[in-house]
Order: sequence, then structure tokens, then C-alpha cells
Amino acid sequence: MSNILTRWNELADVKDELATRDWFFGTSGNLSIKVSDNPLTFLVSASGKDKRKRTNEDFLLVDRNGEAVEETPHIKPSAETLLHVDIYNRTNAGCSLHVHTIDNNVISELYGDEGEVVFKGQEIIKALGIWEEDAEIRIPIIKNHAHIPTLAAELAEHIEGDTGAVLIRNHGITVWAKNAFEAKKHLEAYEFLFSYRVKLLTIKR
Ligand SMILES: CSC[C@@H](O)[C@@H](O)C(=O)COP(=O)(O)O
Ligand SMILES: [Zn+2]
Repeated sequence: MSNILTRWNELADVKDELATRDWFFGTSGNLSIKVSDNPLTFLVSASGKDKRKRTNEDFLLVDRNGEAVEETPHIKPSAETLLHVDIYNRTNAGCSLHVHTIDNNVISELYGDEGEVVFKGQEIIKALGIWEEDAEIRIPIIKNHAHIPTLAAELAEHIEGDTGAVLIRNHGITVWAKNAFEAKKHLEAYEFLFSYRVKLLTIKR
């Protein structure tokens, strides 16, 4: 099987799993997976589609600038392709996932003024590859901008390694990691932490 087809199927499987979790409200969310390094190309989800459906037009191959490699009259790359462009140009990540969930939006609003949300001493942090006792993680929260180059520029300030995550206030989360398996695992761990915090705060009130 060609590399592009292998990556397509891998990303389509991740998309199906996130859809099963109901993380693609109202066509929101986008996904990408790297196909080649030299030149840099990656598959990114088509804009505005119902990501719960699996079709032959779910992804497009784009170059290091996020431009479609082939002309595709019916579909265009995600409106947020520039965010994925920055991740692949600045890291060795192999996959990037972006979802809007109610919990990640609530957390981003609750802690938005602080510019980050901190989690400590929770077992699920090990899913992020951090194994120390009482480990602490900090997820930056950036302002949402309708102007995507401005949003991408602000996100880029927090792209520091081959794995990471940024919350966009009242918008969603962007996660990247070395491959699709790791990116999905990290996304699930973050969403676990957000859901836990929202539930705990609700009960404590
Ligand atoms: C339909 S609301 C979500 C969009 O504005 C955007 O934030 C998003 O995540 C999906 O855009 P898309 O162009 O389909 O990748
Ligand atoms: Zn979005």
C-alpha cells in the first residue's frame, strides 16, 4: 500500500473514533497527518464537512504552506490548516488533532484569564508520557482570533516540542504528537482531565 493511502486510512480511523466520542459538533474540528518530510506534505481534513461521515473526499494532500497539492474543485483544506502548517514546520510531529468539546471550552473560559490550566497528581498524566510522582502539566490558553494567520501566530508561540497542546479560548484544543496513536492518546488524556475538573467543580459548588 502506498504511504499516502496508509496515512489516509490511519487518519480516517482516528476521525471515526473521535466521531464515536461525538467530538465533532456542528462540523467543527480538523485533523492532519504527515505524509512526507522532504518535501513536507501532509493530509488535512476538508473544510466544513460532517466529520462523522467517512467519504473519499475527507482529506486533501497539502504542501508546507498548506496549499493543496492537486486541484480539487469540490473541496478545500480546513480553514485552520495554517495551525497544522506551523506545527509541522516547527516540530517533528506526525499528527495534529483539533476538536471543540463542551468540556475543553468550559475549561478554556474558566482559566482563560490566567492564560493556562494546571493539572497535578492525576494518574492519566502518564498517558502524556510523564511518569514522575505528582507530575504537573500546564496547558496554555490563547485568545481566539477569527483571523486565522493571527491565531496561528499566537499558537506558534506555544509550539515548543514534538508533542504539545494548546487550548484556544471558547474554541477548542489543538494537540500534536509524533504519530496518530500518540496524538489520539494525548487528546483523550486532556479531555479526561477537562471533564474531571468540570465535574469536580460542579459537585463542589
Ligand atoms: C463550524 S465551527 C468550527 C470552525 O470554525 C473551525 O473552528 C473548525 O474547527 C472546523 O473548520 P474546518 O474548516 O471544517 O476545518
Ligand atoms: Zn476549530
